[in-house]
Amino acid sequence: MNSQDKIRKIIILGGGTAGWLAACHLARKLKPNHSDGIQIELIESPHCPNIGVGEGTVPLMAKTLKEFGISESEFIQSCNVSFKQGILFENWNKPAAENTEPHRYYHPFEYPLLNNDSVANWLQTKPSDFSYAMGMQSTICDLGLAPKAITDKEYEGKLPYGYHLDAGLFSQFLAKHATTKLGVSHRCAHIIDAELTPDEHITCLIDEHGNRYAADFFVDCSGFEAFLLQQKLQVPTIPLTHTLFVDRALTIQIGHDERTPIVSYTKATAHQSGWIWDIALPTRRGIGLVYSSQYMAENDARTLLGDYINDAEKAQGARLIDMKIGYKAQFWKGNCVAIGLAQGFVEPLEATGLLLFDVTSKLLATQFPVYKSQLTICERRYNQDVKHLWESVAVFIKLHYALSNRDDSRFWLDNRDPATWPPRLNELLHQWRYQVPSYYDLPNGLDAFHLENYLYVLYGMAFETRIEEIAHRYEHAEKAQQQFATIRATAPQLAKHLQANQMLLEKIKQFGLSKI
Ligand SMILES: Cc1cc2nc3c(=O)[nH]c(=O)nc-3n(C[C@H](O)[C@H](O)[C@H](O)COP(=O)(O)OP(=O)(O)OC[C@H]3O[C@@H](n4cnc5c(N)ncnc54)[C@H](O)[C@@H]3O)c2cc1C
Repeated sequence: MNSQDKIRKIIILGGGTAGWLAACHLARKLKPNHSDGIQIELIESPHCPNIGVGEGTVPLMAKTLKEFGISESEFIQSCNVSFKQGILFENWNKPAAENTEPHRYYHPFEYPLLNNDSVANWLQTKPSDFSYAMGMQSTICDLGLAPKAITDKEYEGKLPYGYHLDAGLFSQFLAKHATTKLGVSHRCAHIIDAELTPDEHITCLIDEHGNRYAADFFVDCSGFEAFLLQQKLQVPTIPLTHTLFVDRALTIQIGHDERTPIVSYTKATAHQSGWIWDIALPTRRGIGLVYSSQYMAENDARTLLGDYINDAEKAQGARLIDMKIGYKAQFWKGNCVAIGLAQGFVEPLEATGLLLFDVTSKLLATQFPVYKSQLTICERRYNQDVKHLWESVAVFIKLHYALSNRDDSRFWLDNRDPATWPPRLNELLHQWRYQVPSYYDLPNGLDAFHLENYLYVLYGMAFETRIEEIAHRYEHAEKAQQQFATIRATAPQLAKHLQANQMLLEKIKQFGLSKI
């Protein structure tokens, strides 16, 4: 290959969480500090602030931070972090009967053991709610305990965990790591234009003072405005609002009530036209009322938020975010890839934002072309894989709504209408009415959510899989019952080795965890 054809420099446009995550992934693989490495520069505007939300992550984030060579103690101490062990969903179904407790279920991070036909046996006997029968994490969450002990090493836990964090502090923390440890250079400049070749490859960016920044490859992390991919390269967005109706968020931060413990799960409480997230960080609670502007007026949303936080006046000051729901028709065009909100966005119900941007940055870094002549092949492959990821996320998010038996508003009735479901969801649910879900139903390694995640939502939402007529196909009833009994007995034993989430966080702040 001709050495002129070699890719030598990448510019990342945007210094939000997505920009810095992409910078760390690329720098870890492409080694800008090495004499043969690829130079990486991140440019961010001094005028456009980061979106500043995005407080919930999934366990992949722990793996990523470890791969970046970041100390978990330092991360916890710097980013106002608490542990997250899953999501507690409330009111997504009607209560079982009038005047009974609201419907609730956990989607924990622990993957259940799916041997011994355990799902089929659970369906036949239902010894307790699905997540409690299949694992210990729901019990540990109810008890307010952390997923690990102070004696556990960094990134190792008794149970899997992600984090709740302060989004602003997190991007600053990643920026420091990328620039001081991984060799990424950083520049503040407000970009107003880009020069393109006739075949629509970007050659350089131009800032408001006329300065030009040339590179061989560009990563668009400019947020919802998607300055390069959408505005310059004219790639349209494929909207998802016909399936996922929620498109607004009212966000607010409130202080902790001293008597309320810092829980280690995100609470997602459904309301008549959407849901409310409630995330406890060590020093505050982050709350967001997410709703559909087709079904709810902003004033009514503010009133509802006021009722939730018990402070109508404060709710009037909540920040309104217009969420652009959908993904780009192409994620990679020519020599430009979009990552972060510039790539796409769906409501943050399952913390898919950082998850997708983490996965797609890693995918880009791993498959990054050496030569410009490889760009077309990489473009085709990346677009295919990332499209699959987004489609699979839309299916999984819609599942939460499609299964609901709520009928108290048009929002829920329309969500239950199969005409608003992605065809793949229709197919899966039809199959799972009569057959126990299996790994073969979700065979693609690039699905963002796996069989285990589906099972928690399906059976947390009381989905009925009718296997009476094929009960003879399932064996191991005795072993499965033993498995459920062992889990029931082991959860209290595990609890003895764990301390309150808040107490552990305080200890880590003071002493740190032992290194890997
Ligand atoms: C309401 C809401 C709730 C969310 N909750 C979660 C959650 O719980 N979990 C989760 O994983 N994700 C969540 N997300 C997603 C998460 O916020 C984003 O994934 C994450 O913050 C990444 O944003 P970003 O870096 O793409 O964009 P931004 O933070 O908007 O950053 C854009 C960057 O581009 C720069 N820029 C823009 N234009 C220019 C220009 N012309 N010149 C130079 N620089 C420019 C800006 O200065 C900025 O640095 C949520 C998102 C929203 C909207």
